[in-house]
Amino acid sequence: MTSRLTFDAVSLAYPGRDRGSSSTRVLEGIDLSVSSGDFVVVIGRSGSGKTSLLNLAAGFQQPAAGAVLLDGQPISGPGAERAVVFQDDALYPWLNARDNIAFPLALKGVAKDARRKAAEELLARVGLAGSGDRRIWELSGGMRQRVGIARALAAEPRFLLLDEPLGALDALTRSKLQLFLLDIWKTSGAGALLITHSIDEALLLATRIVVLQPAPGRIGAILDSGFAGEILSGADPRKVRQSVLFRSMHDGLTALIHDNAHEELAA
Ligand SMILES: Nc1ncnc2c1ncn2[C@@H]1O[C@H](COP(=O)(O)OP(=O)(O)OP(=O)(O)O)[C@@H](O)[C@H]1O
Repeated sequence: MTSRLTFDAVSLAYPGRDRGSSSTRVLEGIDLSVSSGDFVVVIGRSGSGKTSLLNLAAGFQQPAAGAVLLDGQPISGPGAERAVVFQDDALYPWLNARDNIAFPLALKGVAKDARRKAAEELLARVGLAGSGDRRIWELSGGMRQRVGIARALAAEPRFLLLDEPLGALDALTRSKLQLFLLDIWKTSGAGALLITHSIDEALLLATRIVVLQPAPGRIGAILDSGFAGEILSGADPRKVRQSVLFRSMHDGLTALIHDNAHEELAA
């Protein structure tokens, strides 16, 4: 079933810190939709409201104006059909890898044997077959993120909400997990909404790139990107990065994100 996550004229404000102080408008006039099979990447400078946007989709926050909808219904809180993965893997240290993955199934009341079987399948799917008994502290950062993504997949979500999931990893692990994320997204059929600071990552993974401009966060540009499709069809990411189109889109995005920063500094 095709599903759609929609931001309809969404604004978000945080209350002022002191009593009586005015609120800070963080997002304004956001119109955006993410459907099953889309990989939407949101990029923008620090403080432009990327995490706030994802938090709205997750149902952690409510808009001050406009609506965030799932298949036409307002989102009133978190839900199993929208799985969230953070930069910090947020795994449960008292459980091993398998039980971390099975945790959402336990919440759903799935029986123990079925949970174990599903978790083993997910471990294999994320390249960690045989590692189910390992404790979280016995896993590398990249392995922990794989466990986090497997846990997110356990509830068969319709949307993957990914807040810089690869941000804390070394460059080589990050490149590997980018390909892994693409593969997971494609085979799951879910829609993905990913936040990143990396223009390179945005170009490699996205079907659509959304550039947020800050203060208040608003959409500065939306670009279609076809490199993820090329990579999924077997193209070598290193070659893709060297293509004229990739480089010119990289330059264009750099200018879009950073040029305004220079103007603000000069003002
Ligand atoms: N709970 C909060 N209360 C008040 N202000 C907040 C809160 N969370 C975020 N903000 C402010 O909202 C703005 C947007 O923050 P947000 O974290 O969404 O941006 P971001 O683009 O994800 O930033 P970064 O790239 O640094 O993670 C910032 O000015 C931030 O200080």
